[in-house]
Amino acid sequence: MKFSELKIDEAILKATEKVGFENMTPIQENAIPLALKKVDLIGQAQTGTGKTAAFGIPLLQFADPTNREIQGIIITPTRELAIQVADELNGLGRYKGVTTLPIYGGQDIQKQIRSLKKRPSIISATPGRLLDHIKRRTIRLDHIEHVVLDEADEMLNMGFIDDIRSILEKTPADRQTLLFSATMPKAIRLLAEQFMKNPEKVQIKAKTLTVSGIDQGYVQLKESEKFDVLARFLDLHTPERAIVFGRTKRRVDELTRALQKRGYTAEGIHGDLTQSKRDHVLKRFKNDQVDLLIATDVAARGLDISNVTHVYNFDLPQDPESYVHRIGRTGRAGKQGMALTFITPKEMPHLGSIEHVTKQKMREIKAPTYHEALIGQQKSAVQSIEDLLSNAKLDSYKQLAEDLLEGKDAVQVVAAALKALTKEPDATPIRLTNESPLMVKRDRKRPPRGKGRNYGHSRDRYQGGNKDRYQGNRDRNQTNRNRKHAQQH
Ligand SMILES: Nc1ncnc2c1ncn2[C@@H]1O[C@H](COP(=O)(O)OP(=O)(O)OP(=O)(O)O)[C@@H](O)[C@H]1O
Ligand SMILES: [Mg+2]
Repeated sequence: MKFSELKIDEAILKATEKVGFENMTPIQENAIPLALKKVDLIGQAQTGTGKTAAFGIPLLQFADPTNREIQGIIITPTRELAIQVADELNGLGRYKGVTTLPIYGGQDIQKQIRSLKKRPSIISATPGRLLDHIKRRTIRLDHIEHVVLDEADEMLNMGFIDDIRSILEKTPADRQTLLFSATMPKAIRLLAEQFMKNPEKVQIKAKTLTVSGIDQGYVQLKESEKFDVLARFLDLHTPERAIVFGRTKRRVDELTRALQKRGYTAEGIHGDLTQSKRDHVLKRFKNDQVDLLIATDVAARGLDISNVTHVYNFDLPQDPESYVHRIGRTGRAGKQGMALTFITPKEMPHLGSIEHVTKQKMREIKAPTYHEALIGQQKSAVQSIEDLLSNAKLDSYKQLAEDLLEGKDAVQVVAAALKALTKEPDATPIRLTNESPLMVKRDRKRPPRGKGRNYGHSRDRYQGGNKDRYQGNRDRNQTNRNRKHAQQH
């Protein structure tokens, strides 16, 4: 079905064309017509399949730019996602004149207050900062008609529930509530229904929870081997753009420094960095100034960065849902991608749990040898020459080439050039602080051989040192916050 078959304003349709959308994705096809009827809705579809536009287009259709009130809010678990969603809605709303303002922690609140005076129709916000504005009365939710919880399971899962409830209490009871995520565990769905009215469920049926375009593998290895193995994979794969997920902020910092020491262009992102640093790092990654983004789960959900070719789980994610979202940063909008997960022997039971939830087997991959890594780099050097041969103006180099070849064997000269271009695997010694293995929860019934979910839904059930996973996603100067969360700051 095409967007043109929807009953939406011409101005929105024109914008979909402008951004290059023609056919709707299945979640859009199923969710948009329903959402346009102003019913409550729970939408679930695989990562990278266009859920943002699935809730964004109805919100834009309902929005009246001449109305001076905020009419729709979208709540997201991270600041980067709030910004991204606002960007996408501003793109789709441009001809209709509907503006969406991102509201998130770590940005100057006065600046946000000034932007709010320009009367946006929609805001996309992180819960903490939104509550701040509500308390300051710089945002009033009395006229809200539509609320979206993007990555709903995540926000309800991780202790945002009280915040979400306080926010929803400030909105009119007859509002429309939309919930979206690629994962929607049943317990969360039941919880969510508490603040929804007979929600319709739009679940895009797929054989697997992860998209088929992602080639999924795992490597069994010791904790102490992880870094060298990662480096070899990076040399072998020469990813155009990759995200490496680590369990903790310390891990991300150490890994980033270690990769830089070995000559990779890597930058880290996590919740302890200032927002301007986070923005800067993400911008450099998107602009191709950095090949490798090293991240905590702050970057696991929702981020849509084109052409991320590889995702490496340097540390096992906390739960199968987190796995689904992390690897979903690649293979988006029908593209191909590769996801590789490192698992230490003690963590092996988690493999079955992940496969059980994703309904997808992962293939075992052996760590590359030095020689294989070297071949990867040599191929990359050959490729860069091939690219130059077909694209570049080489006139100013031709005389040099002739001089160089004078009296020499051409193959010998090209071999030397290739050697100079090849980044031979570097063995600079690196020591990382060990992370303890992700523990298997023992007090729940588990099917034999780990073929079942070992994970609970709440963070405090896990062990393995990920307490800081969500710090910094939320806004710090809040009082009376969720108790569980506050203890971890
Ligand atoms: N109908 C469409 N045609 C072509 N591209 C689309 C269409 N809808 C969305 N896209 C593009 O697909 C990409 C993924 O979309 P989006 O970020 O909304 O995915 P998502 O389902 O929200 O994923 P996640 O679960 O990771 O949040 C974006 O780059 C978006 O612009
Ligand atoms: Mg999304």
